[in-house]
Amino acid sequence: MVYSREDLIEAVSSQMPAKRWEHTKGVMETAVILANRFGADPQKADLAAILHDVAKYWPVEKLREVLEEQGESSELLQYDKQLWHAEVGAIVAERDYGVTDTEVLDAIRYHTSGRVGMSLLDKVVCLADYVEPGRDFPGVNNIRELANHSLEEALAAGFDSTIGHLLSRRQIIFPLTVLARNDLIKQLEANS
Ligand SMILES: Nc1ncnc2c1ncn2[C@@H]1O[C@H](COP(=O)(O)OP(=O)(O)O)[C@@H](O)[C@H]1O
Repeated sequence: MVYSREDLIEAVSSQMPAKRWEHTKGVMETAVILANRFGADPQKADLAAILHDVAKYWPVEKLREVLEEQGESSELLQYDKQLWHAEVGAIVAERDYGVTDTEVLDAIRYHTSGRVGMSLLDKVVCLADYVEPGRDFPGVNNIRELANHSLEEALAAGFDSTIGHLLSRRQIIFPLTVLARNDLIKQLEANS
């Protein structure tokens, strides 16, 4: 079955509580604004945003099953379960909803952790997840401010905030986020 945008919205929203769907709508709206601002494809940003949290409320065992079905066992399984929905979201977007665009699938896959060499679309979706209007965490307004002029400055500040939060709670950090953050800083230094 080929899903229209409306069908997709129906299928995704029915898998999460109303509050999380409100968050997703905020990410959709913000991702399109950021895509237009920074030169990414707004249709791809919209599609990735619709699907980014599709697996967020799946039972942990179902998430584990999907990750274990992957050829080599996913490194993610050794890290916090909160991270699993992003990778599973990309797998499900392709498998169940027929998304074939690897740029869109990667933007879903890396929307929580980031990665080294983030594409423009990865950055837009990840930043939209940080700053959509429903988000309220210490420092979010500073990130919104930075997002007015620099995608990389804003996203680096977003990752700093996540890493700082995890450090303050003595939680284990999935290292890809640290590498993603360092990579953004390098990009900023190279362009300064
Ligand atoms: N590198 C990381 N290591 C460990 N936990 C992380 C990492 N990055 C994000 N998280 C945690 O994952 C959770 C989900 O992140 P968030 O971006 O809010 O997800 P969502 O995709 O649902 O919007 C948060 O509790 C965050 O602290």
